[in-house]
Amino acid sequence: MGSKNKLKRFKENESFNNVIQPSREEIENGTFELKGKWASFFENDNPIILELGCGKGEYTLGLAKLDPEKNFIGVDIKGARFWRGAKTAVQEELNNVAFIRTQIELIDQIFDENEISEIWITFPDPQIKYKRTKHRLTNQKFLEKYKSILKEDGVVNLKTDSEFMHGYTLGLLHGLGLEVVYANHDVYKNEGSPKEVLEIQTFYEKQYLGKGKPITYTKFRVS
Ligand SMILES: C[S@@+](CC[C@H](N)C(=O)[O-])C[C@H]1O[C@@H](n2cnc3c(N)ncnc32)[C@H](O)[C@@H]1O
Repeated sequence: MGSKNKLKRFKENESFNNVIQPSREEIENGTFELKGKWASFFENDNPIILELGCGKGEYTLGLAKLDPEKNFIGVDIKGARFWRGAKTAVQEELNNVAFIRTQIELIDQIFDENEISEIWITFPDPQIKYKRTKHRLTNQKFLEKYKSILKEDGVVNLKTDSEFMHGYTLGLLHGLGLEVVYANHDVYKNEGSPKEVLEIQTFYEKQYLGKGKPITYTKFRVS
């Protein structure tokens, strides 16, 4: 995408009331106003579900349509990508959708303890090289961050084409004694995945399916 197009999207994001772009300063000084107060943003007490690394926001939108009684927030550092989801949510008047531009590493500064009911991680970069382990979204440090914002009975959903990421996550959960609620290493071949797994496909998922790659899904707890 050209830089002119990106700038146009950044500008439009600023005009959307479903897009929140906290400054690094606000986060570092602990002055980000919505932490602990997301219910006031949505004007209801409905459960809040996050999609981490949401890209264009297909899961955020798809889940929000399936479940209007819950609120959904897509998190990504790339505003020009989630612009797509934010614009569609505005056009379709989906009031249970928001997008936040931030690094996933900072989510414990953005959401309070027990504020989140569920997390979706959709087609994350598996960060296979050893040196990249710290960026892998299911490493132990990230799992601890998720635990710090999730409700006691909260779950994490991981959907990925990466057999490496699927196996790594299952191995880590086993080692940490954390519960795997459900796991499927080829969701379109082996029956049993819920409809939100089978019916919503992201931009990256469509590319991987086009190459004939199996899609995996894991649902687990972090406490
Ligand atoms: C491979 S893409 C997948 C996008 C989308 N979920 C999909 O399936 O089409 C990974 C996304 O995660 C975002 N991302 C990766 N690491 C991140 C981080 N630490 N903080 C915020 N966003 C991150 C990237 O900007 C990118 O949009």
